[in-house]
Amino acid sequence: MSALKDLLGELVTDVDALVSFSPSGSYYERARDATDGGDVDLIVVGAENTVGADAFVELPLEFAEVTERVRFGIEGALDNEYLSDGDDVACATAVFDDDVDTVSRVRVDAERHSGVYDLFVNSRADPAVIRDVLDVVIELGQKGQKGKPVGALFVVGDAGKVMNKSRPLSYNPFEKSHVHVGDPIVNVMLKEFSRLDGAFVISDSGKIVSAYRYLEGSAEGVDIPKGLGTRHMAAASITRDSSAIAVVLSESDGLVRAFKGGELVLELDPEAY
Ligand SMILES: Nc1ncnc2c1ncn2[C@@H]1O[C@H](COP(=O)(O)OP(=O)(O)OP(=O)(O)O)[C@@H](O)[C@H]1O
Ligand SMILES: [Mn+2]
Repeated sequence: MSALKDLLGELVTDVDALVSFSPSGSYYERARDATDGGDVDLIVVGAENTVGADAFVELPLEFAEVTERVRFGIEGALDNEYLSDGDDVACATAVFDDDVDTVSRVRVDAERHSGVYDLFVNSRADPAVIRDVLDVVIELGQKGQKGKPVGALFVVGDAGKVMNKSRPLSYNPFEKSHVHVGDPIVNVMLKEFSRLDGAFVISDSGKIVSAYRYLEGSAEGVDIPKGLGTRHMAAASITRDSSAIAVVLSESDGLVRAFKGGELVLELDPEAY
């Protein structure tokens, strides 16, 4: 038994921090006792700081994939200066159930920064709006339009500039309406209109500004993974030409992708949610 403890214990030897994901109250207390007075920092990542941790990173969405969840937590901890480049951290997560069952050892590398934390926290749009858009898009990816796969493109934030760099493909059904993403009725409308060509434009505060927009951002120098088509290129381009972010559901591979500053920063499989 002690040989096994040694073997697996190597995972947490000499770490600089323990990053605890959505801990229960009792787990947090044990983690605090275990790190108290030592040189291991304790950082909590979760939807809410229910345990009252000093070092806390808010998780805007329960990333189904542990790698994404861990990446978000680490990039958030870096941004808040709870961690620094080169730190070794142990991340304790619950993957199969509600209790911690998985520990990953990760070296913090500030260079290999995916931008997923920035996407939510350092965008013009409200993080809650970005989360609401991702929720609608994930749901659309799971169910499709009347069972058929559908593609969609949402541009979020900096709407004035986005409107200037795009043009209408048809009459805007949201003209003069004051509706917001996140409202269940509006989400039904968005899913209904996703059959239409072009992009949705959403303001910083979540107001639906327009559907049916043809984006005209410049693709020059925009580098996105090979195989992605014009919808993804248009999404990436507009985020380089403005402070908006873009969320795309691909009709062909069913994945949800987010772009910021002309780059792909997040890729999710809706079926995992
Ligand atoms: N500049 C643009 N602005 C807004 N929408 C666009 C633009 N270019 C293409 N689209 C939309 O993307 C749709 C799909 O185009 P295309 O197949 O080339 O993209 P894609 O990136 O391969 O997306 P998918 O993975 O969904 O097939 C078009 O029917 C159109 O509605
Ligand atoms: Mn395509």
